[in-house]
Amino acid sequence: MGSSASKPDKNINIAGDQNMGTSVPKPVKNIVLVGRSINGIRTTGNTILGQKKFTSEGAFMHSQMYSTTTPDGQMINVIKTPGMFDLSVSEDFISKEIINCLTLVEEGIDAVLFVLSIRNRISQEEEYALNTLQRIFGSKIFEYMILLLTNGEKFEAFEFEDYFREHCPEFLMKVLRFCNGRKVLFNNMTNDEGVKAEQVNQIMVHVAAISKKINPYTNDMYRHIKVRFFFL
Ligand SMILES: Nc1nc2c(ncn2[C@@H]2O[C@H](COP(=O)(O)OP(=O)(O)OP(=O)(O)O)[C@@H](O)[C@H]2O)c(=O)[nH]1
Repeated sequence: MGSSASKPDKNINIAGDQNMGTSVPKPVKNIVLVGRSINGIRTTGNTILGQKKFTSEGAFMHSQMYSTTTPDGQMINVIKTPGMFDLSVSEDFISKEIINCLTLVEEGIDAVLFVLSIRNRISQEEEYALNTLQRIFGSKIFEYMILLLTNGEKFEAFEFEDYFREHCPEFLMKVLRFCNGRKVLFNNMTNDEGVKAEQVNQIMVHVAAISKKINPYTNDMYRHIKVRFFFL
């Protein structure tokens, strides 16, 4: 993992439950940002963190992880993968990087944010990113995936829904089907703290729903999928 990857000291955050007068441990949520570079992975990571932690230094080579705690006490580890789904990057490199990611968070990945930009044209590379994710992780990965669209300032919330109903490119519809409808519109340029908090909250609502249905995606799962794939 990149030198900037820092493992948090504790994987359980103790959040006070004010009503009960007791402390309730909240398991940390591990979220991975994937996609092609240029779509805003780094900026999205920083918006979630509320700080400019992810920099471009060394970011091309390795995943980086930083942590934050939401106002309601939920600790989140945010892992930014390098722009590893560009056509020029070998699958071998991606596989190694993914194993690195899974090693960073022993308790497993709770959600994968597939980052696309509403402004950039969908290209062959976006298709490649999706196919590569599926090939490497197996289709199981879609059960953890949330579609996150940057450049969200382009739409009001109601226009966003209209966009999906009426003008959405087929590729986005496909991704959305894979994600079981989970999507978040993200404006990384806003200075409104309320909007920022609400955007992160929307992600966390999806993450909570995923965690209710399935256990985190772990290194063991990955190995099983690889072994099965090898013997097919
Ligand atoms: N207007 C607008 N610009 C955005 C938004 N999100 C990201 N950007 C811009 O898009 C550009 C690419 O974003 P990055 O986060 O640097 O992209 P990346 O995918 O991490 O790619 P690399 O930096 O090459 O690793 C930057 O100039 C960002 O400021 C957004 O929501 N709205």
